[in-house]
Amino acid sequence: MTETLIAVIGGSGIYEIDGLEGAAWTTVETPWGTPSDQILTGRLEGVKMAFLPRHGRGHVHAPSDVPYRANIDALKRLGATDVISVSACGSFREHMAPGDFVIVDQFIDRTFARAKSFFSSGCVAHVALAHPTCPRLSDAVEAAAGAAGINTHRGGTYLAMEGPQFSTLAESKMYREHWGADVIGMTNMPEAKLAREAELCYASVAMVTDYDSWHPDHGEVDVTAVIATLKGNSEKGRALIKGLPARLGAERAPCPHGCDRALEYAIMTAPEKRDPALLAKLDAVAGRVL
Ligand SMILES: CSC[C@H]1O[C@H](OP(=O)(O)O)[C@H](O)[C@@H]1O
Ligand SMILES: Nc1ncnc2[nH]cnc12
Repeated sequence: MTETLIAVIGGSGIYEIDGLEGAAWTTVETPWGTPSDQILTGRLEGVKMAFLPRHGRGHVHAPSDVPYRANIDALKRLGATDVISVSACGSFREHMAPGDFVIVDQFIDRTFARAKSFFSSGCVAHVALAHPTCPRLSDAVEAAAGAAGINTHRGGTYLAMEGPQFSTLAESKMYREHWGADVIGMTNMPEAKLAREAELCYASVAMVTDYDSWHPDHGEVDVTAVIATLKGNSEKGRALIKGLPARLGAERAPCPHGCDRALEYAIMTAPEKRDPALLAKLDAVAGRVL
């Protein structure tokens, strides 16, 4: 058994969480640079927790510039076992309405201006990503959301766009009608890929703030409307987070879906050909197998 540490990455409009016992903002440096902000650590019902605001307090990092690798490395370095991403998103489905939460289970990665892997020449690795989120962690999130009375949809495909501009009408219709995406945002990729490489269980809660631009009865998306909906949702998000420790417990068995062993057979580069400088940077992420 391993001690559980539940890490929450808060998205737009969520820059801190309350109620942690022994709460302290902690500075964590990583070989991949400085994370988005300090990390709030503490305990909820005796279970270790960490909270990282993805855009930093005061929303200083644009989606393309979020230090995704530093964030995931820092959480791993702190001992995180589980990462719950909380994000704002637009909806492509009438029944996924503003105010609803979608527990995402698939992604389409349309981002192109971000570093997407901890691995590269000198230590090449290919992890499986067919199922990019952890069903066990998503079960806990679904149960906590249900207990908090949140209108929740289990499963959905999140299209990650580069941004920072919102989509054109043609893009919005293409993603919805031809690509089968359910929601859209700018941050869950490469975050989910990096969490898998770091052998962390990852679940994503996308809070619907708007209908993007496809819906004939709704105007095009703008940030004021997004923030207004998010403010209404923040209580619900907090209630969901408070329900997680009881459902995940202070100790965890190995992940039945193998998230915590994702690197077991992933590294291709022969031991004698590996780059020592890159291996040093991979100490937290891949130390278990190196
Ligand atoms: C404020 S609207 C656009 C912005 O909000 C979302 O951020 P996050 O995923 O961190 O909640 C979206 O991805 C964009 O970055
Ligand atoms: N419509 C939208 N597109 C991209 N990111 C979003 N975040 C919130 N709403 C969004």
